[in-house]
Amino acid sequence: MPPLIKICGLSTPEAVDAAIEQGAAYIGLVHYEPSPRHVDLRTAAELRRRAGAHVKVVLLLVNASQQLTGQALAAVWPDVVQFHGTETPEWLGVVKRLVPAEIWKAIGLKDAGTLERIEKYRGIADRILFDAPASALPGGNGARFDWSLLANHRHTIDWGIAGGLTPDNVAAAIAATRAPLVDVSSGVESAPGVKDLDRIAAFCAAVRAAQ
Ligand SMILES: O=C(O)c1ccccc1N[C@@H]1O[C@H](COP(=O)(O)O)[C@@H](O)[C@H]1O
Repeated sequence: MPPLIKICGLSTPEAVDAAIEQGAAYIGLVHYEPSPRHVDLRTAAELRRRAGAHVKVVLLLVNASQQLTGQALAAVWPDVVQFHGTETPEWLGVVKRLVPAEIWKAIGLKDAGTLERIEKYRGIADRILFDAPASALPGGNGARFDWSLLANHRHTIDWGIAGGLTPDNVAAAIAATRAPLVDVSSGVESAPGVKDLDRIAAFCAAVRAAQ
């Protein structure tokens, strides 16, 4: 079975529709002001309504305060909350007890030591999303991590990969990692924050064709 697809950083109804038409299982809405993909909560709620039950909606937050997290969750009612900063397992546990959403934790994968450190999220995070280590932004930089780090790893938490994936390299990433989920943002854009509908289609086709 091909991996599940998440298209992240959507900000228009057209991009939401394209992701659904192309078979994405998840779409991501970034609520993080420094990002070129930031959507305000009104827009996020509108896009969430447009998505309906056709696709699962992931709300991406980065080290958001308790107050902002509460406001964002109440506005968007996401299926998944993706924490993409340095949030602790304790904080994720608090959110998990309060909202009926899956909890994902993005982790910048630097070396084998990172794989040991993620164990603290076991039993709390429903999925670990391996990404490149943070640079200009905590994510969405179009940077890859060393896929070979996952080649022989025995995963104890559901997982997926992100970071620098494109229509051209996603098949190789799947072959190297056997990832059950692939997540793309900047790799399907024509400019930062501007989704390219043809590249969304090409990415989804490449995932479906991957061995
Ligand atoms: O997309 C962003 O701007 C962003 C900002 C802050 C944290 C995470 C962000 N994006 C997520 O990062 C990964 C990898 O993105 P890319 O494909 O390398 O551009 C993905 O989960 C994005 O949703």
